[in-house]
Amino acid sequence: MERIMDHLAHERSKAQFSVEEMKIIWAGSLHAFQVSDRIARLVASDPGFRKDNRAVLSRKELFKSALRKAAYVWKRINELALSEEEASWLRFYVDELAYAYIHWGMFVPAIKGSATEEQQQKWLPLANNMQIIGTYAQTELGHGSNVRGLETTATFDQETDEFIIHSPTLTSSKWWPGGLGKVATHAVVYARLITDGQDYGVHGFLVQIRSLDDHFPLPGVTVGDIGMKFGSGAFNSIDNGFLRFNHVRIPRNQMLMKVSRVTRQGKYVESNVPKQLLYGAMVYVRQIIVADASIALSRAVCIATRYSAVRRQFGPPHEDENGKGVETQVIDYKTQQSRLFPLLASAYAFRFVGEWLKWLYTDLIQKLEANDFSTLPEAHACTAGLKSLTTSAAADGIKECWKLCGGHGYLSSSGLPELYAAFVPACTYEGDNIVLLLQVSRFLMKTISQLQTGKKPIGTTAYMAHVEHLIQCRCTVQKAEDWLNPSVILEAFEARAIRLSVACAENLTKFATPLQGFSELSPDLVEAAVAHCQLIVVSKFIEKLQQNIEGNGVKQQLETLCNIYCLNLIHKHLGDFLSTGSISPKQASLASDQLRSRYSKLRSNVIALVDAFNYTDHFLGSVLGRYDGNVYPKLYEEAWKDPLNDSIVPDGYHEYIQPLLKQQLQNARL
Ligand SMILES: CC/C=C\C/C=C\C/C=C\C/C=C\CCCCC(=O)SCCNC(=O)CCNC(=O)[C@H](O)C(C)(C)COP(=O)(O)OP(=O)(O)OC[C@H]1O[C@@H](n2cnc3c(N)ncnc32)[C@H](O)[C@@H]1OP(=O)(O)O
Ligand SMILES: Cc1cc2nc3c(=O)[nH]c(=O)nc-3n(C[C@H](O)[C@H](O)[C@H](O)COP(=O)(O)OP(=O)(O)OC[C@H]3O[C@@H](n4cnc5c(N)ncnc54)[C@H](O)[C@@H]3O)c2cc1C
Repeated sequence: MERIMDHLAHERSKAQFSVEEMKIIWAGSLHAFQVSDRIARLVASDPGFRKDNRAVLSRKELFKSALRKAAYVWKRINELALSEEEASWLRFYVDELAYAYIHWGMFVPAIKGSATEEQQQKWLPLANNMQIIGTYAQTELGHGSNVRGLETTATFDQETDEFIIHSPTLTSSKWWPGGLGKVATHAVVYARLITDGQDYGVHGFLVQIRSLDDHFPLPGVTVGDIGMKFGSGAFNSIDNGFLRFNHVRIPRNQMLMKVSRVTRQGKYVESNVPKQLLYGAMVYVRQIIVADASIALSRAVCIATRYSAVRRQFGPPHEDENGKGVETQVIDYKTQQSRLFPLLASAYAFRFVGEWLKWLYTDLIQKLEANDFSTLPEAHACTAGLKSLTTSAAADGIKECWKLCGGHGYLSSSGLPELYAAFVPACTYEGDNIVLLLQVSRFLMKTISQLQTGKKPIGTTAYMAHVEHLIQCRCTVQKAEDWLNPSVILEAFEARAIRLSVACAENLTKFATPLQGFSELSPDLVEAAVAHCQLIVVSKFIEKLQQNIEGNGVKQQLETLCNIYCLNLIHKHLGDFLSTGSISPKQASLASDQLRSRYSKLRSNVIALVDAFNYTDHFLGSVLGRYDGNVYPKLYEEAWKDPLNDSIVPDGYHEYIQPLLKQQLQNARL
């Protein structure tokens, strides 16, 4: 036991940089670090937030435990008079998915984004004080990605000044909204607005669905839970629900009227803001999900890295600090490094691009407030594309981390199966990842077609202004070290991205209609979108390094991580880079040489680099990822806690095992 604890301490002593300074870089600022650190400790030390083994709880126990914790979170927020920032850290570290995620993450933002000032004044205090609990009811049984295809209707009745909300078909039943099944009292419901016999498309409506007295559904409302989901703990603590309306009436002023409104006379009036603002809550959440992807991936990487330093297999006998013969740490296998270190680099890359995206979103909101809608298409493309890129990579990365831990990774007590099960739906919710990439490609094709009209591309597409150069430039790498030059990397990624996009644009012209072309070429368009999004991540990592980064050795570590992130992408997408002529086969081989050398450079720092995430053992929830590396005794201890070990002889022995054994013994004696 002592030996293993000493082992991670030895790993930490090898770090060539200041972990404390890196913690601040990871958190984003000294202030963010201090607040999150304080709240993380507060949660970890409060028995009310203890994490029992969720995998062994029944659905009802799990759900009730999540309700208890959510209520306790609210109590502590009020008792401690936490600020909004502190409260969201508290919810984050409690790490139990519950209705509150949708209430705060979607219901409240939908009201803020789509309701008029007057409506906000009425509804926000109720929501902010949790006098009502809300959900976001957009998806239907028959329609998820295709929001324009939603079937629920909201028909204006001029006589009573009300909307009649109705589910005309089974497929129009709302299906999936979190917190809807058993908890929410209200919902922002997306429905087709019909007035004067005309269908004006999908709009948002605030609908009360349960009584605030006895929690029963209101007349005309049928509501329930959609059933168990993948993974034993994970999302099963949330009541994703179904909801059907039978001519439910709501006052006219419960239509969210910032984008458009219906007058007392039933006239549909558009405002001067683009209708896409109705989708504003999705832009907001997608931006948060990018940050969440870096968190989820970094958790998995932290577990796999610490465990890889503890775990020993094969190898020439080494001597430990006490001169005792030991096997090789699995982290020293080059295959382990080539699977693990790019994930560590991706966690940092996603963190920085998430930080930038938060800035982009804040900037968008400021512009919208000043009636400047010019950056909305780019914000939509960036949030959609980066949500897709980072969640797909993080979900794959978490799965890889569990395999990197061998058999023990498959145990619930490793924390990895639940982390995976809880995160993998991020590839689907808030927009299916492929559908979102197709949105990005549409934006890219539009930008390319506008180049011919002389319109200057801005923001993340600014590189497209150099299309003529990027289409024909040659990569200048001659030796492996040249790959450490950020401008060389950037140009290779820009050339690959633009060449894939331009090829798509040219191919699209060969089809009878753009629609047909988009449909036939969609796999190529998705690849072009991925290349563009990867370029954004690469360029934001490089920009981060150009900032003033303090702390002994911190910048050097980030440079190595950035090199690994970029070179590993080249390695993984070599087909693109070679087929577009962005690099040559010789340069590809030099990139691989450089990548190997970066792994060696990083090796002695990896434990300190995952320590910089500053995750408490409580938050990590993993025996394999414990800070002290005391893995084996704790695995043994956890095994004893399994309900099957409550009794020596299992329940069922007398009914099923004993008779079988007896019968077989008798048969043998005959
Ligand atoms: C709550 C969680 C909080 C925090 C998260 C943190 C941790 C996570 C932990 C737990 C998570 C818990 C719960 C998860 C919650 C999940 C909630 C949901 O899933 S809600 C449902 C989300 N649904 C979708 O995302 C549907 C996806 N589909 C769409 O977005 C759209 O329909 C579409 C595919 C973009 C539309 O395509 P279509 O071609 O039909 O487009 P339209 O005609 O509608 O649009 C025309 C025009 O508008 C542009 N546009 C589309 N969307 C947007 C937008 N959001 N903003 C701005 N502009 C948009 C589009 O590109 C077109 O532009 P044009 O080409 O004409 O210029
Ligand atoms: C855990 C979880 C929580 C959720 N929470 C909520 C919530 O709170 N509120 C809410 O309203 N919704 C919620 N959802 C629903 C979620 O937003 C939808 O599942 C999502 O938008 C995808 O839609 P879909 O399920 O209909 O998939 P589909 O659109 O049916 O996708 C199925 C397949 O078809 C492909 N596909 C679809 N369209 C195209 C296309 N045009 N081109 C190419 N391929 C295409 C997709 O790539 C996918 O492979 C949640 C979902 C999950 C899993």
